[in-house]
Amino acid sequence: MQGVMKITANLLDGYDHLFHNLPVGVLLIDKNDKINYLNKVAQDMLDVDGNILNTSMDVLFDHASTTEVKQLHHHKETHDTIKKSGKQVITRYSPCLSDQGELLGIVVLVESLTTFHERVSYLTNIDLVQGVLQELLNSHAKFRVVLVDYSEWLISDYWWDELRNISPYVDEWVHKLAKNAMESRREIKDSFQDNNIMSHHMEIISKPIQRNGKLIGCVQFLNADKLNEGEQELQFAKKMIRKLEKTYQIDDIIGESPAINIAREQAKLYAKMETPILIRGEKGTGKYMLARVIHALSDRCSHPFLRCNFSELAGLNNLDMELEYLLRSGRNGTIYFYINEMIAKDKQKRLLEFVNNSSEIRVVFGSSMALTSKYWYDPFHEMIQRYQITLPALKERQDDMYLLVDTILAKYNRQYHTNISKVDSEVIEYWKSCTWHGNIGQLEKTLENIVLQSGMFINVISQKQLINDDVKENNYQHTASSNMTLQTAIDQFEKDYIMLALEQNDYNKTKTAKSLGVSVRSLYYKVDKYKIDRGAP
Ligand SMILES: Nc1ncnc2c1ncn2[C@@H]1O[C@H](COP(=O)(O)OP(=O)(O)OP(=O)(O)O)[C@@H](O)[C@H]1O
Repeated sequence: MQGVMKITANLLDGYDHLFHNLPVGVLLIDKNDKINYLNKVAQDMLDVDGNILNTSMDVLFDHASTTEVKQLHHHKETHDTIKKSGKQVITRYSPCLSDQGELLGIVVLVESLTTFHERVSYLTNIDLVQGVLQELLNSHAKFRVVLVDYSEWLISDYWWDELRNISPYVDEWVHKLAKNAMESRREIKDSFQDNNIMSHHMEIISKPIQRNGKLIGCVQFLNADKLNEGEQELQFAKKMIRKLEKTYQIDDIIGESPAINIAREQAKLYAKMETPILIRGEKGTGKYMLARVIHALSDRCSHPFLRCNFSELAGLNNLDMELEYLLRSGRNGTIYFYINEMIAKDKQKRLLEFVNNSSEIRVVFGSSMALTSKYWYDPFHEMIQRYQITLPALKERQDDMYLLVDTILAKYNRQYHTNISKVDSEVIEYWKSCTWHGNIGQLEKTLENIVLQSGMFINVISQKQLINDDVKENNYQHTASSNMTLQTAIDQFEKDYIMLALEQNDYNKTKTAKSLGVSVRSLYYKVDKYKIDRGAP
């Protein structure tokens, strides 16, 4: 008491007017909680006069924090309610200690909540934030904000009602989504379909909130629809179709050679990007399969995967309508455009526009053509060339032959209920020396034929089973088989010769026909006859 009196006397001596003009209320409290001094601002704020001196703090506030500050000797900032007016104030209690650490009294600074708020809103954008939050609350958006400790901070009307209407089990799922979004610090979009009732569908978007790199919480938006019966059936059918659709996974890509390992790594990387990419490689090297893997690895995997051959599009008069249709049916998914022949430049222009403006669909191109720039519309050519994956031809990955043969054989054993244990190494070594124009696709076809023809009767595939196989026919240059008729040999030669000419002329049919000295019509006939470059089935 005496100590405080001393401070008061020293402090106030000559400076009384300064204390009275401070923008905050100042009170000095002695060890017995008696008010020893209060400045003018404090008097006005607390609606008291000088007579209050030497009375207890209890007169001013309910539960003032003086006892705690006295015991612990630490500062405390809190808000108190003025007994007389019921108004809230911001209070800061500071212990006043002697040099020996003995408590002399407490200094209390008081500020009205309104002044405090005014100051905060002047220094920050708090008003704007509050306005936006209020707008959000008034809007139809259904959302909630949870803080890092998972406590709910802001929530729109009917959020939980809406969820529980759909299923009683969703609470856990929604909390888990918030947790995942905060832990990964990434936006998570997930949907929930009540399969039993099939009448509701909902989607939750969970976005982590960070400020200056610090995680504050997470906002979750709810999108819920009550579906009508037609939509229900459609949703159900779409789901079933997607399940039935063959999906490839990254492990389905067989091979350990460096080129295939690189292609696999590129696929993983490009799957996370949205830019168009081009997969190159000879026929049957797995371009379509890789495109499916990229789709399966991407965030679009639960949406459709479409395939479209350019040759079909190029012939269309109404390209716009066709593209519109593709966009509608492939929304949010991936489309695989297979470039199997040149297309007119105006159509390339239109396709470029389509790719650039259709963020809802991801485009993957595939081609076994040379794609020499001079025949293409520059910006289109640039776009498709920017991100590329090149798949090696089978002859460039001979070391994978054993692995591929084993895997393909196992697949056909399963499919045709046969029990062939292996392919003789002599056969595999022979196959390694062959030129496989159709690459893995052709290897599959060869093995399938053998399994279908001899599968029930053999345990090991040996030279004997090769008598009529495709590869022998395709590789007449390696083994001129006496079993091949002259006509077959001539046809084979003609087919290979045309394929070579097409490749050398960038698949331009007019130029190829000219170089071969035949009419374009007759070239089309041959191309059709030998099923050259028809694109994928
Ligand atoms: N790395 C691989 N591992 C296992 N199977 C493969 C691999 N690559 C391709 N295949 C198989 O080979 C066959 C041909 O593959 P795909 O159709 O993807 O080739 P493509 O390059 O798109 O052919 P095209 O150019 O004729 O359209 C498919 O049955 C596919 O499953």
